[in-house]
Amino acid sequence: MPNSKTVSDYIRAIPDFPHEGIIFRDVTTLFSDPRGFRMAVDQLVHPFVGQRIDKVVGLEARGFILGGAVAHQLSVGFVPVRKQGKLPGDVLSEAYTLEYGKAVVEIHTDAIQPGERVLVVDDLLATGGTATAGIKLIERLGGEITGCAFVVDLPELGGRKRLEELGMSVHTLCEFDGL
Ligand SMILES: O=P(O)(O)OC[C@H]1O[C@H](OP(=O)(O)OP(=O)(O)O)[C@H](O)[C@@H]1O
Ligand SMILES: Nc1ncnc2[nH]cnc12
Repeated sequence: MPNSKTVSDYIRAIPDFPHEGIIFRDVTTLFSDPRGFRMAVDQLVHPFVGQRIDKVVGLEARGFILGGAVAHQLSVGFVPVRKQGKLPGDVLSEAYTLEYGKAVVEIHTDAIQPGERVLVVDDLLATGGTATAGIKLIERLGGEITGCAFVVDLPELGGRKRLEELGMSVHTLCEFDGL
């Protein structure tokens, strides 16, 4: 039977998580559906096929699930950007704020070589704080960012504009209005 559903149809909204007033866009329902998950990964990869990409960087934690699948599809390596204290080797760190909190992310210093072309992948773009921190880490290692790919954009929070002002090419699959 043909599948008329789009990626956004697989994503559920959970009000007041993790704080009152936040509508949490839950992608676990997308990941758990074989057609939904394949559709999302195929659409994330599509604009980058034929471009030079040496590494995919996934942002913890949901970016690991998508980024791993995207890296596999592009036949390139995967690099995690992790929350502070999780990576065992030498790291660079960046502090940032996101829609509902503050955190520090890290990358292994030997994960990306100068001049390597990198695709950044995460599930969702809200304020762009997390992605900006990841981009800074990659650029501090001398990586060059080919693009940033997300399943969900929350345009009212301004993340796309923020990344585009940094010169990034931003690819998203669906948008939700309302914070
Ligand atoms: O654009 P921003 O305002 O930075 O928000 C987006 C980030 O927030 C979520 O991650 P979260 O920090 O909740 O981490 P998790 O994936 O480990 O749950 C989401 O997966 C993005 O990484
Ligand atoms: N509204 C939201 N839903 C899911 N993840 C998020 N990360 C930041 N804002 C979010």
